[in-house]
Amino acid sequence: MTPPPPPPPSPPPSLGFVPSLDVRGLAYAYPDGHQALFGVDLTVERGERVALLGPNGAGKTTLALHLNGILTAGAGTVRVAGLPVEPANLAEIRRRVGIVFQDPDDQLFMPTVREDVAFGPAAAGVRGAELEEAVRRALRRVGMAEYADRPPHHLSFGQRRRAAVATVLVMEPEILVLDEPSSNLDPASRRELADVIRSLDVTVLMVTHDLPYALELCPRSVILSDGVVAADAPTGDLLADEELMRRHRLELPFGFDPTARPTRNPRAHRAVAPWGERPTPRES
Ligand SMILES: Nc1ncnc2c1ncn2[C@@H]1O[C@H](COP(=O)(O)OP(=O)(O)OP(=O)(O)O)[C@@H](O)[C@H]1O
Repeated sequence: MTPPPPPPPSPPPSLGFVPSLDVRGLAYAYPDGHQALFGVDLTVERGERVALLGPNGAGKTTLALHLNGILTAGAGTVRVAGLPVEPANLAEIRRRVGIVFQDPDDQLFMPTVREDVAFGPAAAGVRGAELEEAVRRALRRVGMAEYADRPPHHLSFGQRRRAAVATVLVMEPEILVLDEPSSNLDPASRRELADVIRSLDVTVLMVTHDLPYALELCPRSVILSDGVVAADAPTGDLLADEELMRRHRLELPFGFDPTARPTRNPRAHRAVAPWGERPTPRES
């Protein structure tokens, strides 16, 4: 009798098709008992740019803080590139997931921009010419090379935001989580940061109330509302769904038409900023 054929080999555990982020049934209550998340499911594939939308208090920041283990899931699982977010994996997870906080001053605390950007890799043991080159590269990526020797507190808010992005990019993360990246930026700085984000070859999860920015940068959006995922669809479809938007307290800027195709001509694009002044008023 011939023996049965051996089973096919299992696929390698991590290569290729593992999503960047995989959140299953995530629930979380703060220590005071306030339940902020009630079973969130979210998968983000490698290289996707996804906007996380929702009204104040929906749980967006709470979800973001689970992605590199700043908060620990009360129930459910969070996986980053296949790795469960748990104490044994935190060093690796934090190398892979870079979070840019809303307030750049939370990330800039050294005497110069250069030292702030060097801080993470130096703590990871990078030294000498390799460290210098990594810092230079990160600052170049955000257009801040000439500010390397300035004290962060002498920079404008927009420059500090870009420096904060550099402190994260220098670690070469696979996943960039941006919390309100466009807040407090003037139109030119907002545009420049969009260009930086678009140029990066990473997975992006962008928490934002800036719906035109979400449409411009993220093909897909997820609405979080009262601690659950209320919608997950192409950004243009979500923003055009007036009933859905109303239900979740999401409002477009006056005169902004999410169905109007943005032009790809960068000079023409600049000419229509700021968004609220586009000459395409919608019937409401
Ligand atoms: N440290 C905390 N202790 C207790 N409750 C908290 C804490 N931080 C946030 N919360 C509560 O958890 C819920 C979700 O807050 P979270 O900051 O995640 O919302 P958000 O969607 O990011 O809101 P926003 O758009 O205003 O930034 C809110 O009801 C908030 O009051």
